[in-house]
Amino acid sequence: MIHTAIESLEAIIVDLPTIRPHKLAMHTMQNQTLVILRIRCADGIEGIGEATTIGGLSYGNESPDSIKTNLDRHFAPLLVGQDACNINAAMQRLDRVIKGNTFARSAVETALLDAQGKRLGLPVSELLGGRVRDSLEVAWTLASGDTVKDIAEAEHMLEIRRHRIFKLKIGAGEVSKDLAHVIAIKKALGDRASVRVDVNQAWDEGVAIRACQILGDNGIDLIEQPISRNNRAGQVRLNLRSPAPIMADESIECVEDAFNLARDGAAPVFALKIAKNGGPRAVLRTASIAEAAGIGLYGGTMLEGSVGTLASAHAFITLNKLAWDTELFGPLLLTEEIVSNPLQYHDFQLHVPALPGLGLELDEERLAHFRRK
Ligand SMILES: O=C(O)C[C@H]1C=CC(=O)O1
Ligand SMILES: [Mn+2]
Repeated sequence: MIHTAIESLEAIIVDLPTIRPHKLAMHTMQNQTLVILRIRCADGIEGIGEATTIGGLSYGNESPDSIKTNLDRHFAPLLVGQDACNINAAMQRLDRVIKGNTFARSAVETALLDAQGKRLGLPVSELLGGRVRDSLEVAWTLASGDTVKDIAEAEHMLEIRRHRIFKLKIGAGEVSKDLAHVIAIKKALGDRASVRVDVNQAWDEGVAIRACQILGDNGIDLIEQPISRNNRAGQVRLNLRSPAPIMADESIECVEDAFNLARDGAAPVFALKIAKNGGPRAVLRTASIAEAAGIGLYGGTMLEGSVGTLASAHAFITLNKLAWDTELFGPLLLTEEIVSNPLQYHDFQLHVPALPGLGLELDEERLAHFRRK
């Protein structure tokens, strides 16, 4: 029985400027490219989703262009005419025909949840079983590439009470310079902040063994993805030696990766990302695996704009415990908005609206202005 059919999918590439260059081990972002998905339904309701990557194909297997092509050519024909109200049936139909493509899948799952929430008058968090909090603590990434600038940026964030957890992007430079950069920032901030690093797979195991020891000895709270996702045995060995906990990020490209990492004992903390699991419901499956294995949770981001950020937040506020908080600051890295009601950040937290669906409206004029022609 079809309640209301999916009528169309529209994938829109949007290019937005960033407040400053954002330097990661594998790429320096000068701007950000979002893929916004609109799913229109026969009852007149529209759901919005987002699939956003970092630096084209430099981070993972999908790019904005591949996501749009795959949504247009492969996802849309499978979904048009299907029941928009039955999200299980729609996602299982995709599972039968499409491998991988978790970013595109996440946009679809998000848009269907947004539409269903608007239809029923319920926030997405309530469709996911119910929120247990209304806000989430949010970390900020210091990635200007300059120690003095990073310290000034952190001081400003503490002062305006927006962030007190800082993640430093390292791995691009010489290891000794990177370590000196991190130690200088931790010294400047002291106990006023939690300082963590993200190496984005840049080190080999030998380097990582030494560097993790130094980071742990200097008060760094968490070390994210120090070595390649492909070196699983190395991750297990490193995990046994590092004095500071290791977080798996790139290692998780799907829910099954999360299971295998948990089974192997490869990391005591998982970064949860809707895009890398296939949506807000899919990421909760990874969270369940972690919870069953005693692994700590962190609410991660692919530096999405407001749509993807809020979709992540609706999933994360349903969790019992986020021991390492979140990094849902994506919209704050952008100088422009494409929604008419920007996200609310204050007192170190992102506040999640209790409005139907995601609780966002697209600003049509701004979307028209920033969409790729
Ligand atoms: O975690 C990543 O690797 C990607 C992203 C998240 C925060 C940030 O600054 O970059
Ligand atoms: Mn990361």
